[in-house]
Amino acid sequence: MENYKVKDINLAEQGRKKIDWAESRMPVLMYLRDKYSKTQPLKGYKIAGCLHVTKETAVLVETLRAAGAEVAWSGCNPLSTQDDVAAALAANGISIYAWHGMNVEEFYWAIDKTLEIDPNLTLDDGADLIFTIHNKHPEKAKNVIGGTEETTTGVHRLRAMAKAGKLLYPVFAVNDAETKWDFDNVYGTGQSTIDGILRATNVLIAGKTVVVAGYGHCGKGVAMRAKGLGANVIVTEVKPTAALKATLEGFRVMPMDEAAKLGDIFVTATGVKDIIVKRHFESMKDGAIVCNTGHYDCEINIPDLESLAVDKKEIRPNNEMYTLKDGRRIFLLAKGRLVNLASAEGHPSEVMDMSFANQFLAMIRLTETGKDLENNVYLLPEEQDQEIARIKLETMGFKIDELTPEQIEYINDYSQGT
Ligand SMILES: Nc1nccc2c1ncn2C[C@@H](O)[C@@H](O)C(=O)O
Repeated sequence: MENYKVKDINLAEQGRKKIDWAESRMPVLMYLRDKYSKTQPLKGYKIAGCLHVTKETAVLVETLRAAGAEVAWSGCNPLSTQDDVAAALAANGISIYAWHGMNVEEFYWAIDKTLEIDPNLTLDDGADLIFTIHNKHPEKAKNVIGGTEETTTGVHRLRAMAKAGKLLYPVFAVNDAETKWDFDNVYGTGQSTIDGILRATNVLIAGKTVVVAGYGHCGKGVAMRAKGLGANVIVTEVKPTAALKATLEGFRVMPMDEAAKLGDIFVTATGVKDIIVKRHFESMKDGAIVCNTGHYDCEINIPDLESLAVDKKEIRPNNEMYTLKDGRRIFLLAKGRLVNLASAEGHPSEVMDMSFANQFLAMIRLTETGKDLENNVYLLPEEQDQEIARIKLETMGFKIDELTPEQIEYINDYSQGT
């Protein structure tokens, strides 16, 4: 009986090429793999992971294994698994249960399969694995030293659990590491969301009115890249400081009720449900394109869209044309799920390199200090960010200045004047 379930194991060779390509663009993780394959700090540890199965994730998985860990993996979104990458991991002996287009039952079956290794460590993107342990297999939590969480939405869920005293083991908020959120969320989401839109539509962005819902790190990146391609960007927000920042960047800011009438392309990046609902669809222009780049598919209210449509058909891969009663057409991308991973390949390897360096080092940190931590959500130390950024700069051939002893003394002796 194989210890994996993938779409087609014969895709392994094609997937391996993708992983080889990603390795060439992830120098930090490859440096860490070389360093820790010698010392094997994860030997004897069992990691269950639930994170989008992409070529970049494959580099992380094989780095964890190179450091000695036993690894079992599932995808964290039914539409984000790259089947050839999953096949390559399976062919390389990884216990992986993931394929593109899983239904909800299969999605949770896969998570349960990864838990059969009785993990000591968990690695999550969206907290579905941690939630499954807490809600369905609480007895397995006693073996778990700790876990990590990759994304904003997941960290929010876990902080709420910790606050309610429900967290059964400590978790590092990898998302909150500067070398994750200020690179992956901004530059990664900015580029990969546009990539997803282009692969599903091939429309001209220049001159289009692009409505970005949410001006957090992700929305900021999407707005920046849409502007760079010549779009007229409108931002919608609920947080005054975020909206103010958007106006200072030159973006128009208005409520979605007004933006719905103007937009050609809509991108939700809020982490909140019901951002685009029935009344918005009713006022949209014919041909409006709607997509989401948030972790869950709750931001666009698809039942509302379905209720208004008299016809629906897939007009391109990841692109469904909904025809409304008055003949207007609305195009929904990737069924409202995260368009960057479902319709493209997710963030580029270069930014995932640092996100996953944080994941990798967090796993090692948990083996060293996890048993001393309370059942809470923790930030990774600042020095880890600086070390990851230092290695990244070095691999990019950049050198930077260093403070002299006198400058350090000046900084530390705040009493000194000018
Ligand atoms: N190429 C990629 N591989 C794996 C995961 C990827 C990804 N691009 C985005 N995410 C999503 C998340 O890792 C993270 O960016 C988030 O969800 O916050």
